[in-house]
Amino acid sequence: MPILLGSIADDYTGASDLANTLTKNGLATVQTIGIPDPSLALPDVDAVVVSLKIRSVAADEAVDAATKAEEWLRGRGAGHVLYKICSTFDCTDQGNIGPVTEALCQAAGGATVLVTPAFPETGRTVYLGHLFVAGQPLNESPLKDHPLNPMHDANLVRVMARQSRGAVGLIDLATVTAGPSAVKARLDALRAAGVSAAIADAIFERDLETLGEVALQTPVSTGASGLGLGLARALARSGRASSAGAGTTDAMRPVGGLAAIVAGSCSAATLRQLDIAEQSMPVLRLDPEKLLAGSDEIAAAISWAGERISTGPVVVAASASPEVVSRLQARHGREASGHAIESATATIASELVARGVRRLVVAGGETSGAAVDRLAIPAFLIGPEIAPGVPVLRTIGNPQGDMLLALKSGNFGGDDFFTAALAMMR
Ligand SMILES: Nc1ncnc2c1ncn2[C@@H]1O[C@H](COP(=O)(O)OP(=O)(O)O)[C@@H](O)[C@H]1O
Ligand SMILES: O=C(O)[C@@H](O)C(=O)COP(=O)(O)O
Repeated sequence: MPILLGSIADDYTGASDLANTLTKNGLATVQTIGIPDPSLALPDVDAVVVSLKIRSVAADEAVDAATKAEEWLRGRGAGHVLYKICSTFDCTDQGNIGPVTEALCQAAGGATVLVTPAFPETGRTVYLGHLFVAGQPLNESPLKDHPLNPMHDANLVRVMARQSRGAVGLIDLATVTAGPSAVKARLDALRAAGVSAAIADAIFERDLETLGEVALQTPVSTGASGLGLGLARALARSGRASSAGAGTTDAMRPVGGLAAIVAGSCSAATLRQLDIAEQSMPVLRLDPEKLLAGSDEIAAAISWAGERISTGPVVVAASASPEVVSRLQARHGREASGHAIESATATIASELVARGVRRLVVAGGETSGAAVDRLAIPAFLIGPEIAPGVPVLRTIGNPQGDMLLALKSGNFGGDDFFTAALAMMR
């Protein structure tokens, strides 16, 4: 069956967030890790989300991987491809939102690309091109302290222009409120003026429904789960979607086995969730300096977890406050610290799976990418939602056998997320 909607996600937590939104809004969806091997049996679905780990790599590498994924999705019938970015517009002045958006647009024959990270359900809104995170301008939100891509400018037209070759325009709220024809007319006018991408305002889900309807008439769009909601609802309204939530029942079958949580996110929400988890389960706080010094800290963590895991879930966390992260980065460099810690948490996750863990929660986008790659999991069915943006995932074609995972975006989830997740993963 040809797919209706294709998506390329720039990280794995973002991919599961989008797959959750598409499923909830009427599209049977599967999440793949990279372009799947032809031998992998995937269910018949309306939408495929190809997860890539390209948010923090060099722009040319990101463009190359995204272009190949676009080709693969078009080959499976996708009429529209959504480039799934973070709802907090995580990027640097070098990219990768601008370069990838422009490359995908070119591959699809042009047209001005509609871009919006709005995701009202998690408090991300865009007004006059400025992104607000739970009511705070992006540059005043906790994203100003992100370990890999600190965000210092809430004006997305400016942010996107710094990393794009073409001009960047705005579709303001007045136009969005006027409905799909007004948005389409504005997009056409921007295209005639040679503008390659347009940041669209959106505050409420109804704005995203308008934007989704217009985006669907174009080959490519760029956005977060909010735009996914708009696209999915437009497809469902058109009567083309097969059925809501296919895969969810299968995804809920219990897997048993041991349970663990591995955290590498330093986001404010994850730091709070770790404090709360400490009240109900053993939590090991890794020493980042020791992690960078060699493998002893990893071995000690595996042995600590091994002694406790048969009696209940354990948490292993590299996560630290912005001050601790800054000190480490000042000594070892931003990228080197991030990558070394991702590699360490991935090793810990895979060693825990080797010791019988079949229910695994990973906190952090890059952290999840490194762990899922290390486990060589090829794809996921989408299960029930634990918190907005975070579903239970069930592995497809996993070399370790069936597992349930939750890949939690650093900033998502309530304070009791970890216990809530494990309660749903049986
Ligand atoms: N104590 C620490 N010091 C510095 N960097 C850290 C520390 N703990 C984790 N990191 C790194 O911070 C980054 C967090 O990014 P990510 O996993 O995407 O989380 P989020 O979802 O919150 O963005 C990763 O590269 C991770 O390895
Ligand atoms: O759109 C979002 O906010 C998330 O889906 C997302 O992309 C999360 O990225 P991380 O915070 O790096 O996990």
